Amino acid sequence: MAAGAQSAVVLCGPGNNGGDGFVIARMLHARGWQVAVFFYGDAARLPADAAEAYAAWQAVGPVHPLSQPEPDETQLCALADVVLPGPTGPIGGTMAAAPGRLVLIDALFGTGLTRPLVGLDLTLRLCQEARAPAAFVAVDVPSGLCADAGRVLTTPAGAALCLPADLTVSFHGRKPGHLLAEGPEICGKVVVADIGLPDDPAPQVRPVDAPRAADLDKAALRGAHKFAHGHAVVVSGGVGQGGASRLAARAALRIGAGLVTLACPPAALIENAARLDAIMLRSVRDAEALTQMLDDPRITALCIGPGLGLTRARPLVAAVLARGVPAVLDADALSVWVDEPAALFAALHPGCVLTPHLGEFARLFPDLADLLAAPASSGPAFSKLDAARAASRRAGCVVLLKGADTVIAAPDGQARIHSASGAQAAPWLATAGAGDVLAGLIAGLLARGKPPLEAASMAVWLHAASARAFGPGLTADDLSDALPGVLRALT
Ligand SMILES: NC(=O)C1=CN([C@@H]2O[C@H](COP(=O)(O)OP(=O)(O)OC[C@H]3O[C@@H](n4cnc5c(N)ncnc54)[C@H](OP(=O)(O)O)[C@@H]3O)[C@@H](O)[C@H]2O)[C@@H](O)CC1
Ligand SMILES: Nc1ncnc2c1ncn2[C@@H]1O[C@H](COP(=O)(O)OP(=O)(O)O)[C@@H](O)[C@H]1O
Repeated sequence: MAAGAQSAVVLCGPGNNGGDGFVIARMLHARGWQVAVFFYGDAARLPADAAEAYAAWQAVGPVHPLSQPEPDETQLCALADVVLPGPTGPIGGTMAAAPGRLVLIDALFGTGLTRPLVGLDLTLRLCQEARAPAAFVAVDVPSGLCADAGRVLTTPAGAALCLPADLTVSFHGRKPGHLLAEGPEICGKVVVADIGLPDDPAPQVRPVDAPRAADLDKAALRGAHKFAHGHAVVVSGGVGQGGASRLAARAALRIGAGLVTLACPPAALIENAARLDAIMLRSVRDAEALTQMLDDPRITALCIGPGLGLTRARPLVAAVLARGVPAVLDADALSVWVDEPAALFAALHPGCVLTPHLGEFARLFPDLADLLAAPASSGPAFSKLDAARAASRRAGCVVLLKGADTVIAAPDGQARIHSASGAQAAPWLATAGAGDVLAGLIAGLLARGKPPLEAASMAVWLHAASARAFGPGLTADDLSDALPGVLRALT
């Protein structure tokens, strides 16, 4: 971007984000760029560092005011002179003479955004109509977007102003708002700049990283018996409902569980036997039979929910939870508790992973879903991260809240965010059964002994990577077949 650009308009705000803008203006000027600086704020009230940067810029060039709460017509004309095609005024004249493409730098508001943008409609509209091919660079976070939630703050009338960026340069690390909700789309490409702050060795919230090959390689237990890699049991539904649980079972086996057994009602045995080879089958008539089956100490993880059906779900879920081994609860195993989520929470244990999509989440945590659905009117806004963390505390186990942005939260506050956006986008996952495969992957990793937060995080990454590896035309059946290639490519 910098290679072809030699003129910049820097919009500076009233806080430290604006301070960064003044510094950027000075640095670009020192490199010979033509720079015009516009300031929305009151210089007398700038924080100390920003005031210093403001003064340093003043020694270099003018500051064109954009008064609060609303810039006036003269100020907007000055901005229009610079950013719109065919500039004529005094500022525009200088900028027009500058070669190269215009870069518009948004240093209005960053992490300190406390309320929706008002009075800046015309300013932002002028910028958006800026002379092509202007490039938009946001400092830390595009103005109007909440850095914690990835949501644009809205006024009570529903107005939501924001300046989307082509490039967002953040400091030290990615903020949740770069990864969640509308954040990825509004931020464009996100680059993290090191500003010399010490790394937190164990941050509570971080993006999901690619798993390490060594953590998944079966060679770590070279020569070991299949039982050393764990035995996962997937509890299935009745006749004609087994597809979802078969998807989960195949995924559990592919991710390396040593054995996988599908437990289904007697009537569904033939259907499942016709479709499964490497996966074992067990006829389980009811909860009592399931309890007996689960008595086997070699069973190391359970998965219940995909294709389960609601009619027999409660006693079967209760039997699974009573066994006390790590368990994934998905789909019907969650929805069946809509009238009585507290009964589920009382039975859950720390080895569980709940994998709701937003609809299932709303059945178990209606108050949190309402908060998430309410307009984001002040910063920091309630986020998917807040929702998953609160849910996890309430449930006493890991909660994985699905979507293109997925949050995995543990009761101790640890959380991981996976954003399937940009180069990590996996839109083909929006296909029936993809969630069942995810549940199976988690169960397989739990069976192999991974702790719940780690199993869920690894599974989410591998799930999206498998979707990308297969690409267009993906159906849920393809995910497990794409997984070996993904595993081979891990480093
Ligand atoms: N370690 C660090 O912290 C580092 C921080 N760094 C940088 O600092 C940035 C954070 O700075 P910050 O805290 O000063 O907040 P910032 O986003 O500039 O705005 C606050 C001002 O805006 C105002 N205001 C808010 N909303 C408004 C609205 N809708 N309309 C109008 N006004 C509104 C708000 O007013 P108030 O709510 O107080 O009335 C206050 O005056 C961060 O994003 C990064 O760029 C880096 O340099 C690296 C190290
Ligand atoms: N647009 C998308 N981009 C990335 N991942 C997605 C997208 N849409 C859905 N997913 C993922 O696909 C899975 C869908 O799961 P779910 O909603 O339970 O579907 P199903 O019940 O059909 O299996 C989840 O893991 C979700 O995070």
